[in-house]
Amino acid sequence: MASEAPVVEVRGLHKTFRVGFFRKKVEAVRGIDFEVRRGEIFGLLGPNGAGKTTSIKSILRLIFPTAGTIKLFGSLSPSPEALRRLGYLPESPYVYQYLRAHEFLDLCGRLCGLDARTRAERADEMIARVGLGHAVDRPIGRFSKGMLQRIGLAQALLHDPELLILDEPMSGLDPIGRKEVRDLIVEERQRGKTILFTSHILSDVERLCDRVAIVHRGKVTAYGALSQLLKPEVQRTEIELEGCDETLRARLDELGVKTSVVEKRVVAIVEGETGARDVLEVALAGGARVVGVQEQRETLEDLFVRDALRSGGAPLDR
Ligand SMILES: Nc1ncnc2c1ncn2[C@@H]1O[C@H](COP(=O)(O)OP(=O)(O)OP(=O)(O)O)[C@@H](O)[C@H]1O
Repeated sequence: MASEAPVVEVRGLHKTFRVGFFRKKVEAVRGIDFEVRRGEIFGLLGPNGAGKTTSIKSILRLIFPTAGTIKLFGSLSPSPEALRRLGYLPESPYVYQYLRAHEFLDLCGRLCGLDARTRAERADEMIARVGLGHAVDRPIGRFSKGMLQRIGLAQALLHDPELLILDEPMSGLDPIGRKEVRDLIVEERQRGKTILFTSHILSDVERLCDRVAIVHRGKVTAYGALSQLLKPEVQRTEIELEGCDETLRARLDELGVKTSVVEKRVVAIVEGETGARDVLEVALAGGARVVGVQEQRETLEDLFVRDALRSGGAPLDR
């Protein structure tokens, strides 16, 4: 259960980069606030270029913010020991190409201060956990993108950290790989760990996160539990009909209901929360058979687009 003491606390974060000969300003982050509570899965979401990685790197002290404060484990300047309590998967994991999985994890374990026995045990365990058992004889340089992501995850988990910071952990993975990573994140949470991750694969996030911050153009545009952010009411209902002839379609058309034909079945789409009952009555009276009724509520993707448009601009315009 999440407690009140935040594991990560970001307040008023700004980061401006200077690029090129004329030192042009790039305002990557323009005043971000959020906190990650102990024991939760927190999603930092946003389109490409929104400022997610810049925020993560600031939390990790890999870059210095232009303004703002960041507390990690309650401290503004965490000690190296405190920093060892976190595991980090970078967006593009940096690996030594010529090392094999065990050698690479052994090196990472040494850097974390693990003893030889623990390193060997944990490396075996993590390699099995991320599904790389078949590739232990291969240099990492020959790994596919998905395999690189898996070895990156193994190194993040190696020292059993209490906070996992994962930058696009599903990137480069096929649907099975993405599910495995989702399961792994849930398992870690069940073990009492805290997870902060970034993603723009929203279907993955929807199933995972306790709370989210949606970032757009360097600012948080939505923040909180998904149950609070997403509109609870039904947005539209899809009614699938068999035996719906042209007369009935014309009748539905008169009611302002859009229909389309999918594999000899007619799908009627009713917008809004009311109206589905009327359509069902008309369809049944017209001799059609109702094959399925699906209510659609607002998804994270809808929220994402709604937010992006509200904050001025198409979601992927940077
Ligand atoms: N070192 C840097 N120098 C100059 N500009 C940078 C630097 N790092 C990031 N930026 C710029 O800051 C903005 C935010 O980048 P950032 O990588 O944080 O976005 P992101 O949300 O992680 O995007 P993505 O999902 O594509 O990884 C972008 O416009 C990017 O070009």
